Amino acid sequence: MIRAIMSGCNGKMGQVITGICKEDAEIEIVAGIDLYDGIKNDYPVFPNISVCDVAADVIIDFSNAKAVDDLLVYSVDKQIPVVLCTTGLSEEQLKKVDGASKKVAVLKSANMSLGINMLMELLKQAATILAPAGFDMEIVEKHHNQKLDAPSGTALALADSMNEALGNAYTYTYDRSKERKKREKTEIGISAVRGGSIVGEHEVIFAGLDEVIEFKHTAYSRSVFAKGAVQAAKFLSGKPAGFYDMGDVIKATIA
Ligand SMILES: NC(=O)C1=CN([C@@H]2O[C@H](COP(=O)(O)OP(=O)(O)OC[C@H]3O[C@@H](n4cnc5c(N)ncnc54)[C@H](O)[C@@H]3O)[C@@H](O)[C@H]2O)C=CC1
Ligand SMILES: O=C(O)C1=N[C@H](C(=O)O)C[C@H](O)C1
Repeated sequence: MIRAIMSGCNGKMGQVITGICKEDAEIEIVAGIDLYDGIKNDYPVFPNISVCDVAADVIIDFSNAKAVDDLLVYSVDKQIPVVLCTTGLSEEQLKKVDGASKKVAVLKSANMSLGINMLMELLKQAATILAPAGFDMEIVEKHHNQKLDAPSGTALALADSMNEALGNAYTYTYDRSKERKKREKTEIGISAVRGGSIVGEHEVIFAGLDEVIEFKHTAYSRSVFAKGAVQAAKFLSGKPAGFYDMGDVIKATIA
């Protein structure tokens, strides 16, 4: 049985994962971390990971960027692999993630769904063919009105996968309202929409002369992310130090 610490246990994702783990004989949540203590769980909940004294094999994190620094320190100190799903990390934090991955297993992914991770692979191929042919690339993401960060971590990861395939020659444009000028060829536009209870939509548009190709992923429930995170936790438990992503989990699953 894999023992997991659920960071952000009383949030939307934390509670979906709590439900999934209850039905799974291979993994058990042994402790939760959350500032909010208004939910009764079957495991003890600590306000900060630094005061958690429960032994575990893996940490799953869906919390807040503010919680991530302590989480990384704890993960390295206790040598517990961490599945990092919180988005909106700063550049400085991304460096800390990189540093931690030299000492413990860290799996970071802005989107745990199979669909988005497959889409990233398709986009590399599409960008390699379409961008040199003059197609402009734009991403539109839509999320619920409780989301703190914009653009979504997934939108940035989708842009990164296209940009990497194109030798990182592109810059990202988030706001066109400040300048009166035409779009550059070497930019990827990223727009964020927030409203209601939208779980998560990502549209990638390749707009060329007289033709447009659109790729779209819609998450209809949070269980697509939660199932991926549980799968990732099982994969990461016992792994040596290193930086892993959902691509590694998917490869191991289909191998
Ligand atoms: N990688 C992925 O597939 C996905 C990532 N996310 C990301 O996961 C994060 C959480 O998402 P939700 O569950 O929707 O948010 P939420 O707001 O419903 O839950 C976050 C929980 O973390 C707790 N929290 C906030 N600050 C904390 C701190 N400093 N220490 C401990 N606990 C703290 C809150 O009290 C709350 O219960 C967000 O960054 C979101 O973008 C969400 C869905 C999928
Ligand atoms: O906050 C959310 O809800 C989500 N966040 C992730 C992101 O920022 O990409 C993933 C998913 O789209 C839901």
